[in-house]
Amino acid sequence: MHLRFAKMHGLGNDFVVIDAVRQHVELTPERVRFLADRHFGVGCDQLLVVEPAGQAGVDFRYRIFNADGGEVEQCGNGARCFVRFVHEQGLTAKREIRVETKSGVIAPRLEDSGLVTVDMGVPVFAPARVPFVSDSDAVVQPLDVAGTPVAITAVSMGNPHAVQVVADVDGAPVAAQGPLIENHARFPARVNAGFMEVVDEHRIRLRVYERGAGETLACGTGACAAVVAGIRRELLVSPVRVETRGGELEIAWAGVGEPVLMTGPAVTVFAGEIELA
Ligand SMILES: N[C@H](CCC[C@H](N)C(=O)O)C(=O)O
Repeated sequence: MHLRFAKMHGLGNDFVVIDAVRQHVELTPERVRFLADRHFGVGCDQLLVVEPAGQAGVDFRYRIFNADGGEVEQCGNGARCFVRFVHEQGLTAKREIRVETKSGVIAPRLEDSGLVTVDMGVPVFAPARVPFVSDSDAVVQPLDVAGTPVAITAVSMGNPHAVQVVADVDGAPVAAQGPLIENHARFPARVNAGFMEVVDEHRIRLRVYERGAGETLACGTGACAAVVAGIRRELLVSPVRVETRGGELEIAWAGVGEPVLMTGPAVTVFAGEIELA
């Protein structure tokens, strides 16, 4: 199968983006893993597929696959690249689009500044909907991580996140704890593990060990999850600048029941073609 794609990134969280509107695309987990492989394939954290809208009132459908081949519900950095891609490819002339994902509709908008703002929808804290196995709905809960009790906030941005506060993000046990939290039995769909350092009430530093991809240079939904967790823990006040290893995001949230707005860059690195077995 011949495939045209774009290589893009949002703050170093990188993507292979595929137009499945004008080309026939048949993806399998094996093909996704090959495309994502940084030695044998193209290389990316996630693969993003642009499909025609499946319902009225939206412009496109957006499918997201982690490097491990699994399809997931949401990708924030990818949403910013998505709107840049459909614009650059002439798939739409709109600067704000409504996009159907596995976890609902999001609305990315190309700003005059060249940045992209995305309405990422309303965060969900109910454990059963994260999903997080718990008989409590407390904002902060102890999670036993290989014998170490870690205080986490479980929250869904469409995809599941477990956010903890650390004193120093550079020294945080991301490599050691990340995989253990990602695959923790209390997260039946696995989970993205966030490590947040609070600089002040309007600024954090964040690292995320992503479900199905490992530590990435930035995680858009992870930034949203960290900020809403910090606001609910009364450590943060909206808006919040999130410093990731790949650069900065601006996150705004008006409170429980309200959508999260994320603003940041989206970059096209190159266009390519590949023949898939
Ligand atoms: N690893 C995530 C998907 C990608 C999210 C991240 N790249 C973002 O920008 O939100 C998950 O399994 O839920």
